[in-house]
Amino acid sequence: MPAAESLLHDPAMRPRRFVAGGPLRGTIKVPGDKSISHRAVMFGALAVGETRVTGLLEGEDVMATADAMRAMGATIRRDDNGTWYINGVGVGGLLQPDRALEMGNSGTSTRLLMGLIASHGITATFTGDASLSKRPMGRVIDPLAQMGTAFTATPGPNGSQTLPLMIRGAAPAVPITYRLPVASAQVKSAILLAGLNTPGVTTVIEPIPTRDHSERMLTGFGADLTVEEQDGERVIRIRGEAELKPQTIEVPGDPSSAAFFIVAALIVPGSDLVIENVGLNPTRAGLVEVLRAMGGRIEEINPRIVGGEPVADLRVCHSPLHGITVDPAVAPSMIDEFPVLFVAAALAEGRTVTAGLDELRVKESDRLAVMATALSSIGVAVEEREDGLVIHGSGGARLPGGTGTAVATHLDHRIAMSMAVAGLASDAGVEVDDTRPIATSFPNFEALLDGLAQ
Ligand SMILES: O=C(O)C1=C[C@@H](OP(=O)(O)O)[C@@H](O)[C@H](O)C1
Ligand SMILES: C=C(OP(=O)(O)O)C(=O)O
Repeated sequence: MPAAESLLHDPAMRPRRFVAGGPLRGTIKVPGDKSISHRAVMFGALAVGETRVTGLLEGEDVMATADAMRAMGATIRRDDNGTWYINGVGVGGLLQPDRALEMGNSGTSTRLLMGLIASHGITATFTGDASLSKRPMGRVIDPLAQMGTAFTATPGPNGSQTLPLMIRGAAPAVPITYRLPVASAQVKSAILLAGLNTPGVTTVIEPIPTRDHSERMLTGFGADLTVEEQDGERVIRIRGEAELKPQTIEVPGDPSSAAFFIVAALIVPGSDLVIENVGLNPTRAGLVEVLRAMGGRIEEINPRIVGGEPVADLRVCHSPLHGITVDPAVAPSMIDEFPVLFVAAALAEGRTVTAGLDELRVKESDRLAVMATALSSIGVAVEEREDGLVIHGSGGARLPGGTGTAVATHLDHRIAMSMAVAGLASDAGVEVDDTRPIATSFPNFEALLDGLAQ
């Protein structure tokens, strides 16, 4: 069993102070993409035959997906070289799990698996940690209920529906045409996955494009899926009762994990860092564009295709940054990178203005409120607005840092890593209250950082 799996239920907080050290120099590689890893496990578990995956992210979130797929009949194992072998049950072949599906901290596992189960004649119960149990599930329940699936969810604040929840799949489910009311790859993917085992054609209309890993990978597995541009919207159609063919998948490095080292190298003087094998799918690469617009020197070396996704090595050098107004239209292509962008903005010259970020309030934590509090506590001037933050940067001068209480991370890995990066450019350092959630997406983050500091 990989080390990451054993950390799931450790009750003790693990605080750590991150302090300024030397420049970040050398070459590193970040772990596999979390979104692609979840999908590789799920689709492999639905194919007939053996799928092989290299570069899989062995973080807690992906392990939660793997455990759930095992509970529904798939055989999933890892060899000593880190290759994963997934023997699937076939679309329509998911078994009734005999235990609750424990989703830990992972929104992606929960929402995509709700979609998968929605069109299978089985029932399942989803549970999660304190963070996941607050997150809204109505956005997935609404379309899946239209397909005939039944839900019993726990009522949350303001009429929201939350975990724990029970789902009873429909067999057969009814195909729908659904226009996404919120820009969410998780909602899009949940409906497409339900469509896999639904007779006829299920259609998702996406007014604002979001990450397209499901579309790319389902096509690779042989699903009958089309994407069309119509009046500026993406129309995605999937024909159900598909048969998926097993694949060999190489998972590229996660741009959302690379983001922490990109920003760290930009803000720590003297840094010159190469990050190898970073996924640069245009639906994910917004941060690189925004940081370049702020003056960041980020060079793409050896662009290539890995596992059907564009990838390059990134060379990042310390750069004087200046504040900008970030176009809300780029938000979906960097939705998980805003916490660390706020840290870059804190070191920039002048004001950085962000808007259109309401979705950040329903992630692992309310990332607008939590980052506003965290940055203020280390001496950054921040204004919190309803849908964004305005940050007044230090113009490259080190941040004061935190001398009082530790930054509260609220079980949010991205807050923990963002504030760790802020510590590298601070006088007094930054104390993070709990580093354990980092293992959900980037188990070797601290080891990589410590390795660079030597
Ligand atoms: O589909 C995915 O793999 C993801 C979609 C995004 O969530 P939303 O769909 O809620 O925007 C993102 O924040 C999450 O980390 C991963
Ligand atoms: C929002 C995230 O993940 P999830 O929704 O899968 O919990 C994230 O990784 O930043």
